[in-house]
Amino acid sequence: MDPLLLLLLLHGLLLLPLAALLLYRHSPPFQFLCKVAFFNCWIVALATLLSPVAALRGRSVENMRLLRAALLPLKHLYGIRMRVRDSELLRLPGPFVIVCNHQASLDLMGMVEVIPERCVPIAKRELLYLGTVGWACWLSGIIFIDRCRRDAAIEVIARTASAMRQENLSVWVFPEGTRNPGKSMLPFKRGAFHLAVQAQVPIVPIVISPYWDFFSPEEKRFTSGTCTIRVLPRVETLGLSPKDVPKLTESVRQAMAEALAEMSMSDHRDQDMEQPLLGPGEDRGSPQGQGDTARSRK
Ligand SMILES: CCCCCCCC/C=C\CCCCCCCC(=O)SCCNC(=O)CCNC(=O)[C@H](O)C(C)(C)COP(=O)(O)OP(=O)(O)OC[C@H]1O[C@@H](n2cnc3c(N)ncnc32)[C@H](O)[C@@H]1OP(=O)(O)O
Ligand SMILES: CCCCCCCCCCCCCC(=O)OC[C@@H](O)COP(=O)(O)O
Repeated sequence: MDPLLLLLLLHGLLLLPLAALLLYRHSPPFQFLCKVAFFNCWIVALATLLSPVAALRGRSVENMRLLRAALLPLKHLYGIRMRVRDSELLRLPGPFVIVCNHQASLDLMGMVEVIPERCVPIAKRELLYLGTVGWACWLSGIIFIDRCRRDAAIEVIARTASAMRQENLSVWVFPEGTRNPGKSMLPFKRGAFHLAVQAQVPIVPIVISPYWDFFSPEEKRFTSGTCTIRVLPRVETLGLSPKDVPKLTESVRQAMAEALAEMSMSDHRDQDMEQPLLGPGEDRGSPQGQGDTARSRK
């Protein structure tokens, strides 16, 4: 090959990372893409690294600790400050069902921030087929349901209800049943509430504040920011029967919707925001507000 051409090619190769770096710093959509890709790569990498360790123990809720440890560093990498309100409401003597709003995959960061000991999420069956990620989830005792087959899902819930009492197991459910980036919550599926009534355990609602300040897939924006997680008072189900489930579902949803609306109003941006390790965050000096949350300071 012509040495001159080779030299040019080498220069080109050296310039490529530089160009990517420049693009990352100056193009929010490119930054969004990189950050989302990194999020998924992190999960695949950690699942691949830790699954063999988890496999030594076999399928067990104890592996949820590994899963937590794997996901906890993400908030530092992304410069997302987590504020947890009323976490003491999660300290209950027995098992319970947590219901939480579901905006995006980012919820995993909030989930590992507050998820108590001996608690497993319910997840869609599709996650099982994500290679080592599915394997890691299975090893951690995550409960899978097939959302397209209601009878099978109801059967899994019934088995989970007895396991909850026998094994002192709590369960985390996203009752919207799917990710919802919208400003209000979707109608709730009833599985979580049937589960709590069947097991006769309390329901603890958790609300994660909207991500608009720092994360918007539509606008391809992903900066640093603050996320608030609020634990609401538990709702008892002792003595309730299946016929009470619709009312129970509605009242819990109402309480969560009110908390969400309240949290959407308050300003989540803080002066002492954490600096992301993954490069530039948001322009803190910028006067024009991003997202459409009210900027009233408390
Ligand atoms: C080891 C180291 C590793 C390191 C690496 C880290 C890797 C980590 C990676 C990843 C971590 C994991 C992350 C997990 C997060 C995943 C999140 C998700 O996947 S969210 C999607 C799944 N969640 C749900 O779908 C909610 C639960 N679903 C339900 O509750 C539904 O109710 C369901 C599926 C059971 C049925 O859905 P329907 O669409 O038919 O809707 P309906 O309105 O609820 O029910 C219809 C009728 O059935 C009755 N029904 C529902 N459930 C019942 C039940 N259990 N018993 C009796 N009747 C029931 C209801 O009462 C209703 O009947 P009437 O209208 O009242 O007459
Ligand atoms: C073989 C490699 C594949 C790469 C996979 C990347 C791993 C990412 C795993 C992230 C788990 C996120 C959990 C989550 O948030 O699931 C979404 C469901 O709750 C709702 O699903 P949907 O909105 O109804 O599609």
